Amino acid sequence: MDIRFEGAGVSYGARVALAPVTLQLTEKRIGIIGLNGSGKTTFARLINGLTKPSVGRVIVNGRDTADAKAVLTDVGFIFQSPQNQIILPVVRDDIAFGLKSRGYKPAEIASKVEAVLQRFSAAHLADRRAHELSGGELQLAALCSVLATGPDILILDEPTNQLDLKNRGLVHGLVDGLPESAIVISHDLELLTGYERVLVFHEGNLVADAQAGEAIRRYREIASR
Ligand SMILES: Nc1ncnc2c1ncn2[C@@H]1O[C@H](COP(=O)(O)OP(=O)(O)OP(=O)(O)O)[C@@H](O)[C@H]1O
Repeated sequence: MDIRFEGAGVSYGARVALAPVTLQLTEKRIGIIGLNGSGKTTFARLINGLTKPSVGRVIVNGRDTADAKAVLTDVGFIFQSPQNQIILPVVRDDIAFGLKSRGYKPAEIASKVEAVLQRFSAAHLADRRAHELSGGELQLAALCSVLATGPDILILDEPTNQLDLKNRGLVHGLVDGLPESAIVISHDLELLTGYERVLVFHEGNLVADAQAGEAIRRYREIASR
């Protein structure tokens, strides 16, 4: 993974959602923390071109996110609410949908769907209706749908939000075990323990870029002000 922010920032009218950031991300696991509204999601959306920079550039694996189509295939994004991410009623069909829209042939789709279900021990969810699933099951289904398409980089926006302790543990284990590079936005600080790089945002500014321990200390300091 090679992500470069070159003075990239985002404004909406007079509101600065993210002040210009210059950095390079190459680590396997990157955490992102900060108070509500501090710019975390804006930063993450710049990486797969869902949000365009108002100034500067973002280059992902050598490609400018201004050409979002190129980047979208490299970067999978799991949104805060997986119920909004799963489009088709049945889990198996939803996993197949992303593959169809990328032009895979039916036989390839079938084998990729089976492979991802096996990979995450999620075969029992394949024929379930998404709206009947628990929060943890939905998170697992969303992960299958996104990873079936083979992105190199995965962005997870608050993956343990709304989960009970058991499902939280399940998702912690899943995220830790991913061979893909992952950028994880989380208020669940335990999830980020041990990350070699954690970015802290505050009021639209990147205010710390450090190992998990140091970054979490800075975040606690900000939160207690
Ligand atoms: N499309 C938009 N139009 C106007 N303002 C926006 C838009 N998207 C984000 N913002 C503003 O930019 C700021 C940063 O938002 P962002 O979603 O990046 O925060 P966040 O740190 O992810 O917050 P949370 O933890 O609450 O999800 C907020 O003040 C938000 O209101």
